[in-house]
Amino acid sequence: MANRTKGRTTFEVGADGVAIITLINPPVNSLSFDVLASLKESYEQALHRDDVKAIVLTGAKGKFSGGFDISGFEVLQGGKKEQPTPAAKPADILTDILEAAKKPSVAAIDGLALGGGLEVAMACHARISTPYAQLGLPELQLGIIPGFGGTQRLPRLVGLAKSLEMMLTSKPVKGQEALALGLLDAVVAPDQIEPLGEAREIFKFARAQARKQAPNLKHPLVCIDAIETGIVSGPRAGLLKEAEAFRELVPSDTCKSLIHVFFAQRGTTKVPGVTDLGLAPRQVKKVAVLGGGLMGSGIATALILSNYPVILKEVNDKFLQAGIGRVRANLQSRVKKGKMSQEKFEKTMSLLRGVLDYESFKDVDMVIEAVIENVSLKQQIFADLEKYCPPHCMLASNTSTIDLNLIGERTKSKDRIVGAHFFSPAHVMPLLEIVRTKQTSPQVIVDLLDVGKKIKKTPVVVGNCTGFAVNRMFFPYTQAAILLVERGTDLYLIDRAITKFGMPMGPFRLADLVGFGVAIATGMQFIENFPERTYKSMLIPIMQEDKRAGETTKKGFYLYDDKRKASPDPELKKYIEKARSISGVAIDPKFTKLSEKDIVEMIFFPVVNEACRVFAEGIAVKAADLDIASVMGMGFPPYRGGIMFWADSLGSKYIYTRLEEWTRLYGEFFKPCAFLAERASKGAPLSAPVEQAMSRL
Ligand SMILES: C[C@H](O)CC(=O)SCCNC(=O)CCNC(=O)[C@H](O)C(C)(C)COP(=O)(O)OP(=O)(O)OC[C@H]1O[C@@H](n2cnc3c(N)ncnc32)[C@H](O)[C@@H]1OP(=O)(O)O
Repeated sequence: MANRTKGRTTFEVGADGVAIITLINPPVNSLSFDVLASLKESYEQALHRDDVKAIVLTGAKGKFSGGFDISGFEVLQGGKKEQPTPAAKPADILTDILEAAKKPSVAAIDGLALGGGLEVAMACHARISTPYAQLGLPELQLGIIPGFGGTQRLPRLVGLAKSLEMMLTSKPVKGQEALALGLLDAVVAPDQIEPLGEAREIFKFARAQARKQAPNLKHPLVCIDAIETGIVSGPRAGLLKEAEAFRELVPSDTCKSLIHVFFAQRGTTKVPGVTDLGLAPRQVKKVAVLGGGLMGSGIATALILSNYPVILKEVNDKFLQAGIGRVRANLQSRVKKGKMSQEKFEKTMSLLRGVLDYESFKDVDMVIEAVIENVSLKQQIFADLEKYCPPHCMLASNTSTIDLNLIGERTKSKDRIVGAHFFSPAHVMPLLEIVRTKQTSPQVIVDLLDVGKKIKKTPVVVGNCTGFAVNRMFFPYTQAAILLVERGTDLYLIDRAITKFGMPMGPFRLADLVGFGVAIATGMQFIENFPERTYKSMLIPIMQEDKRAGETTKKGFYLYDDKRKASPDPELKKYIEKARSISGVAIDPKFTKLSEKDIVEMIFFPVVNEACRVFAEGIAVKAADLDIASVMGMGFPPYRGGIMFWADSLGSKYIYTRLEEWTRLYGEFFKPCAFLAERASKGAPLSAPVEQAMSRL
């Protein structure tokens, strides 16, 4: 809310009669209500003054504008629907003052023109931009549609198909491409848009795509409707339709959730007691990665993609060549998809150097260890690292389960030992769990946060425990699904219900993808550490014994063809029956008739319960970090705001009551934790801050 009364424009007139209006609202010159009001005033002044012949609109400090001030949405969301909201006015300012101006105006764009920023530029009579400026309408990512005329002006500038693509994917274009598209040229007359018959086909296709890609979301379809109205009934009707739809979407749950995710994502890099100490990140010039397996090669790929020179160390030449081969394959897949030129490929690969010893570790600034999960091996490695690396070097481990204190036991460098937990495939998955122990120095965390940002990951800082945040939340997810199956729920129905809820895949399809070997190994860690709340089933081990270990063996919970297409397997029944008899449970008719809502709740409430424990223990600093961890690490639908935000939308009391009931009926696996019980008894949200005293960090 701090930005609400912030920002302004400046107005200067040169001797040449050109008025320069500059948008100022750091850091991205977002369009707060104040900026918009000031823009109106400056424009009116320019139109009024005889000495002004033309207007140039630009943004301060090399950025045109990042769009409407997102923190201002809260005002609109709180406002009553019948009242004219301030958002209706800016759209009118753009149409009635900027676009209708009798004096020529040019938007001079540098850096970025996104959302409302680009919409303001499109209301000017012409646009010029630097080649690398980013121009786009990413509003759909926030659960809304462009609301300042974007649905009307963009199709007229770049054509229907491209404008639909830009809006529906939220992807910006760079200056060069924008020029080729006509976005940076004079406005194309409406009659140059596709003929109506052709347009209808394009709309039909766009609607089908939107329904397929985001079946739970309404606003992409609403966006297409607004564009269509403008094409069919003219720009005025289109603008009215857009304004009406925009007003309706702003207070929606989807918009609230996505705005929460926007700020939560930026909030992960604000860690009390760490990032508020005024520490500047030290420069990391060279990184070493230990282990060229799946994780190590993925991490090395992510690093060289962001221009970090990397030394990849393996134990013998065969493994080293295999590791380098994996990195090469990761990059080659980009070349094949047309996302990387051959020249860039060669240049990127040249940043990687394979080694078999620690000789070249004397000038590395950071090491990431990614060898197999073996405690004594890791202890030896960290003892060696202490010997060979310079004293300032960060020593990170990619372990997903082992206690970092144990890993560093044989060193005197505990203050620079940190966890850098990537998710597979490491060069693709957006999350990075930064794991700190009580000894990890704030400087090391600040450094790793900076590297994380540079390699385009969203870092979440968590405390040291088995499974950290993401794997702890995943643990009850799979277990609950197995519990349901043993009691009679159809396995494929579970995957369907969970996918419909918005997860990229259901728990069984995911187990197949990850592989049963990994599932069993992590499962063992949890049984050891949290026996009281583990649902012990033999289903996965029995299947693995029978050489069904997931997608790599072409058989798991599904059967896979050569194109990786999954199909149900009737044979599964026999494994389920066997597991059921080992667990000593019988089919419960209630479980064969569970509604999709019940399935979702029985699987996700245990996840919420575990998230509450992670939060209460201080493993996560804020509930919003768990929202981001669930969205980026588990694939939880962002339009539901993340696990804790979603839980709060249902209410702590409701979740507690259901978990209590299931505990009575089906056992300790569902038992609500003390934190959840306390919040429920007070009717308090789960995401409210935990008392400092309770935090372990
Ligand atoms: C009516 C209209 O159609 C509706 C709209 O315009 S909706 C808004 C559309 N615009 C957007 O969605 C753009 C959102 N912003 C972004 O994608 C990115 O911030 C960016 C590409 C502009 C810059 O990225 P980057 O340089 O990595 O910086 P980033 O950390 O994301 O942002 C810097 C700061 O600006 C803030 N910020 C960015 N865009 C903002 C916006 N539109 N409103 C308010 N704050 C914004 C961020 O919250 C962050 O604040 P913090 O430093 O306090 O955490």
